[in-house]
Amino acid sequence: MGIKVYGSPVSTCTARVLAVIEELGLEYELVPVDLSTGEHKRPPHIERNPFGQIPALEDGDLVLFESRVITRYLVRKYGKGSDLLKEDTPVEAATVDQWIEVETQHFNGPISAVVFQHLFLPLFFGGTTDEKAAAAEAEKLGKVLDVYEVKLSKTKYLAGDFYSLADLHHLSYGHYLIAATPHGSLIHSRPHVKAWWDRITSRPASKKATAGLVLAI
Ligand SMILES: N[C@@H](CCC(=O)N[C@@H](CSO)C(=O)NCC(=O)O)C(=O)O
Repeated sequence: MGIKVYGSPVSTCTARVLAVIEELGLEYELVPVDLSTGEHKRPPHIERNPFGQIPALEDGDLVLFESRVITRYLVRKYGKGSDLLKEDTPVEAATVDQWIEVETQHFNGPISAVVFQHLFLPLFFGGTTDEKAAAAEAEKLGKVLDVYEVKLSKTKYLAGDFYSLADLHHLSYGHYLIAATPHGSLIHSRPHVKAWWDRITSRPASKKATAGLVLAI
Protein backbone atom coordinates (compact mmCIF):
# COMPACT_ATOMS: atom_id res chain seq x y z
CA MET A 1 0.00 0.00 0.00
CA GLY A 2 1.60 3.23 -1.11
CA ILE A 3 1.43 6.82 0.04
CA LYS A 4 -2.03 8.31 0.49
CA VAL A 5 -2.61 12.05 0.84
CA TYR A 6 -5.98 12.98 2.27
CA GLY A 7 -6.88 16.47 1.16
CA SER A 8 -7.87 18.58 -1.79
CA PRO A 9 -5.84 19.90 -4.75
CA VAL A 10 -7.30 23.39 -4.22
CA SER A 11 -5.99 23.48 -0.65
CA THR A 12 -2.73 25.32 0.02
CA CYS A 13 -1.60 22.92 2.72
CA THR A 14 -2.31 19.87 0.55
CA ALA A 15 -0.41 21.45 -2.35
CA ARG A 16 2.56 21.97 -0.01
CA VAL A 17 2.75 18.19 0.44
CA LEU A 18 2.18 17.49 -3.26
CA ALA A 19 5.14 19.72 -4.12
CA VAL A 20 7.52 17.46 -2.17
CA ILE A 21 5.94 14.32 -3.60
CA GLU A 22 6.50 15.71 -7.10
CA GLU A 23 10.09 16.79 -6.30
CA LEU A 24 10.85 13.25 -5.08
CA GLY A 25 8.93 11.63 -7.96
CA LEU A 26 6.87 9.48 -5.61
CA GLU A 27 3.81 7.42 -6.47
CA TYR A 28 0.83 8.49 -4.39
CA GLU A 29 -2.94 8.52 -4.22
CA LEU A 30 -4.79 11.75 -3.47
CA VAL A 31 -7.88 10.81 -1.47
CA PRO A 32 -10.35 13.70 -1.64
CA VAL A 33 -11.73 15.04 1.64
CA ASP A 34 -14.75 17.25 1.03
CA LEU A 35 -14.53 20.35 3.22
CA SER A 36 -17.92 21.54 1.97
CA THR A 37 -19.70 18.65 3.70
CA GLY A 38 -17.61 18.83 6.87
CA GLU A 39 -16.06 15.45 6.06
CA HIS A 40 -12.81 16.71 7.62
CA LYS A 41 -14.50 17.17 11.00
CA ARG A 42 -15.92 13.64 11.22
CA PRO A 43 -14.57 10.10 11.41
CA PRO A 44 -12.60 8.67 9.73
CA HIS A 45 -10.72 11.87 8.90
CA ILE A 46 -10.86 13.26 12.45
CA GLU A 47 -8.92 10.20 13.52
CA ARG A 48 -6.22 11.07 10.97
CA ASN A 49 -6.06 14.72 12.07
CA PRO A 50 -7.60 15.48 15.50
CA PHE A 51 -7.76 19.16 14.54
CA GLY A 52 -10.13 18.31 11.70
CA GLN A 53 -8.00 19.78 8.94
CA ILE A 54 -6.40 18.68 5.68
CA PRO A 55 -3.94 17.33 4.67
CA ALA A 56 -3.13 14.07 6.37
CA LEU A 57 -0.76 11.42 5.08
CA GLU A 58 -0.88 7.65 5.33
CA ASP A 59 2.28 5.68 4.55
CA GLY A 60 2.00 2.05 5.61
CA ASP A 61 1.04 2.11 9.31
CA LEU A 62 2.08 5.75 9.72
CA VAL A 63 -0.60 8.46 9.82
CA LEU A 64 0.71 12.06 9.93
CA PHE A 65 -0.86 15.51 9.96
CA GLU A 66 0.66 19.05 9.69
CA SER A 67 1.84 19.67 6.14
CA ARG A 68 5.31 20.90 7.12
CA VAL A 69 5.88 17.76 9.21
CA ILE A 70 4.70 15.59 6.34
CA THR A 71 7.11 17.29 3.93
CA ARG A 72 10.07 16.66 6.27
CA TYR A 73 9.05 13.05 6.82
CA LEU A 74 8.87 12.44 3.06
CA VAL A 75 12.33 13.93 2.47
CA ARG A 76 13.85 11.93 5.35
CA LYS A 77 12.20 8.70 4.23
CA TYR A 78 12.40 8.98 0.43
CA GLY A 79 14.84 11.78 -0.30
CA LYS A 80 17.89 10.85 1.75
CA GLY A 81 20.77 13.19 1.10
CA SER A 82 18.62 15.53 -0.97
CA ASP A 83 19.22 19.25 -0.72
CA LEU A 84 15.65 19.71 0.42
CA LEU A 85 16.72 19.30 4.07
CA LYS A 86 20.56 19.04 3.92
CA GLU A 87 20.56 16.90 7.07
CA ASP A 88 24.05 15.56 6.42
CA THR A 89 25.55 18.94 7.33
CA PRO A 90 24.32 20.40 10.63
CA VAL A 91 25.08 24.02 9.72
CA GLU A 92 23.19 23.89 6.44
CA ALA A 93 20.40 21.87 8.08
CA ALA A 94 20.10 24.58 10.73
CA THR A 95 19.85 27.23 8.03
CA VAL A 96 17.10 25.26 6.31
CA ASP A 97 15.32 24.84 9.66
CA GLN A 98 15.68 28.57 10.34
CA TRP A 99 13.96 29.60 7.12
CA ILE A 100 11.32 26.87 7.46
CA GLU A 101 10.57 28.44 10.82
CA VAL A 102 10.53 31.94 9.29
CA GLU A 103 7.89 30.78 6.81
CA THR A 104 5.79 29.31 9.61
CA GLN A 105 6.25 32.09 12.17
CA HIS A 106 6.47 35.26 10.04
CA PHE A 107 5.23 34.64 6.48
CA ASN A 108 2.30 32.26 6.96
CA GLY A 109 0.28 34.48 9.34
CA PRO A 110 -0.04 37.61 7.21
CA ILE A 111 -0.22 35.87 3.84
CA SER A 112 -2.91 33.44 4.96
CA ALA A 113 -4.88 36.35 6.38
CA VAL A 114 -4.70 38.26 3.08
CA VAL A 115 -5.73 35.17 1.10
CA PHE A 116 -8.53 34.46 3.57
CA GLN A 117 -9.93 37.98 3.23
CA HIS A 118 -9.79 38.07 -0.57
CA LEU A 119 -10.53 34.44 -1.46
CA PHE A 120 -11.77 32.04 1.23
CA LEU A 121 -14.06 34.49 3.07
CA PRO A 122 -16.13 35.46 0.00
CA LEU A 123 -15.87 32.05 -1.67
CA PHE A 124 -16.59 29.69 1.22
CA PHE A 125 -18.22 31.84 3.89
CA GLY A 126 -20.23 34.29 1.79
CA GLY A 127 -18.45 37.10 3.59
CA THR A 128 -17.26 40.48 2.35
CA THR A 129 -13.56 41.27 2.13
CA ASP A 130 -12.47 43.70 4.82
CA GLU A 131 -10.08 45.67 2.62
CA LYS A 132 -8.67 47.59 5.59
CA ALA A 133 -7.89 44.42 7.52
CA ALA A 134 -6.39 42.84 4.40
CA ALA A 135 -4.26 45.93 3.75
CA ALA A 136 -2.94 45.83 7.33
CA GLU A 137 -1.91 42.19 6.88
CA ALA A 138 -0.42 43.00 3.48
CA GLU A 139 1.70 45.68 5.16
CA LYS A 140 2.96 43.13 7.68
CA LEU A 141 3.75 40.74 4.83
CA GLY A 142 5.65 43.53 3.08
CA LYS A 143 7.91 43.96 6.09
CA VAL A 144 8.62 40.21 6.10
CA LEU A 145 9.41 40.30 2.39
CA ASP A 146 11.77 43.23 2.97
CA VAL A 147 13.84 40.81 5.06
CA TYR A 148 13.60 38.24 2.27
CA GLU A 149 14.75 40.85 -0.26
CA VAL A 150 18.00 41.42 1.66
CA LYS A 151 18.62 37.69 2.16
CA LEU A 152 17.87 36.87 -1.48
CA SER A 153 20.28 39.55 -2.63
CA LYS A 154 22.98 37.36 -1.07
CA THR A 155 21.85 33.80 -1.89
CA LYS A 156 19.72 32.33 -4.68
CA TYR A 157 17.42 30.59 -2.24
CA LEU A 158 16.45 31.27 1.35
CA ALA A 159 18.79 28.73 3.01
CA GLY A 160 21.66 29.23 0.58
CA ASP A 161 22.45 28.50 -3.06
CA PHE A 162 20.31 25.36 -3.07
CA TYR A 163 16.56 24.83 -3.26
CA SER A 164 15.16 23.46 0.00
CA LEU A 165 11.89 22.90 1.86
CA ALA A 166 12.31 26.42 3.20
CA ASP A 167 11.56 27.70 -0.31
CA LEU A 168 9.05 25.01 -1.23
CA HIS A 169 6.83 25.74 1.79
CA HIS A 170 6.07 29.19 0.34
CA LEU A 171 4.68 28.00 -3.02
CA SER A 172 1.01 27.44 -2.33
CA TYR A 173 0.09 30.59 -0.42
CA GLY A 174 2.33 32.68 -2.66
CA HIS A 175 0.40 31.27 -5.62
CA TYR A 176 -2.96 32.38 -4.23
CA LEU A 177 -1.56 35.78 -3.17
CA ILE A 178 -0.71 36.42 -6.80
CA ALA A 179 -3.60 34.61 -8.48
CA ALA A 180 -6.47 35.52 -6.17
CA THR A 181 -5.68 38.81 -4.38
CA PRO A 182 -4.69 42.35 -5.45
CA HIS A 183 -1.45 42.05 -3.42
CA GLY A 184 0.77 40.05 -5.80
CA SER A 185 2.93 43.16 -6.16
CA LEU A 186 4.29 42.41 -2.69
CA ILE A 187 6.31 39.69 -4.42
CA HIS A 188 6.71 41.18 -7.89
CA SER A 189 7.84 44.65 -6.74
CA ARG A 190 10.89 43.32 -4.88
CA PRO A 191 13.52 42.39 -7.49
CA HIS A 192 15.34 39.64 -5.59
CA VAL A 193 12.09 38.22 -4.19
CA LYS A 194 10.62 38.21 -7.70
CA ALA A 195 13.68 36.49 -9.16
CA TRP A 196 13.50 33.88 -6.38
CA TRP A 197 9.75 33.46 -6.94
CA ASP A 198 10.24 32.95 -10.69
CA ARG A 199 13.02 30.44 -9.96
CA ILE A 200 11.04 28.32 -7.51
CA THR A 201 7.77 28.40 -9.46
CA SER A 202 9.45 27.45 -12.75
CA ARG A 203 10.36 24.02 -11.32
CA PRO A 204 8.28 21.27 -12.94
CA ALA A 205 7.33 19.89 -9.50
CA SER A 206 6.10 23.34 -8.44
CA LYS A 207 3.98 23.66 -11.55
CA LYS A 208 2.42 20.23 -11.04
CA ALA A 209 1.71 20.83 -7.36
CA THR A 210 0.14 24.27 -7.81
CA ALA A 211 -1.86 23.30 -10.92
CA GLY A 212 -4.74 22.36 -8.64
CA LEU A 213 -4.83 25.73 -6.87
CA VAL A 214 -7.62 27.01 -9.05
CA LEU A 215 -9.90 28.70 -6.53
CA ALA A 216 -11.01 32.14 -7.61
CA ILE A 217 -13.89 34.46 -6.98
N1 LIG B 1 -0.98 23.83 9.97
C1 LIG B 1 -1.81 22.98 9.15
C2 LIG B 1 -2.92 23.82 8.54
C3 LIG B 1 -3.93 22.98 7.83
C4 LIG B 1 -5.07 23.81 7.30
O1 LIG B 1 -5.26 24.98 7.66
N2 LIG B 1 -5.84 23.19 6.41
C5 LIG B 1 -7.00 23.89 5.86
C6 LIG B 1 -6.97 23.71 4.34
S1 LIG B 1 -5.47 24.32 3.70
O2 LIG B 1 -5.82 25.76 3.32
C7 LIG B 1 -8.25 23.28 6.44
O3 LIG B 1 -8.31 22.09 6.67
N3 LIG B 1 -9.24 24.15 6.63
C8 LIG B 1 -10.52 23.68 7.15
C9 LIG B 1 -10.62 23.92 8.63
O4 LIG B 1 -9.63 24.42 9.22
O5 LIG B 1 -11.70 23.65 9.17
C10 LIG B 1 -0.98 22.32 8.05
O6 LIG B 1 -0.01 22.96 7.63
O7 LIG B 1 -1.27 21.19 7.66
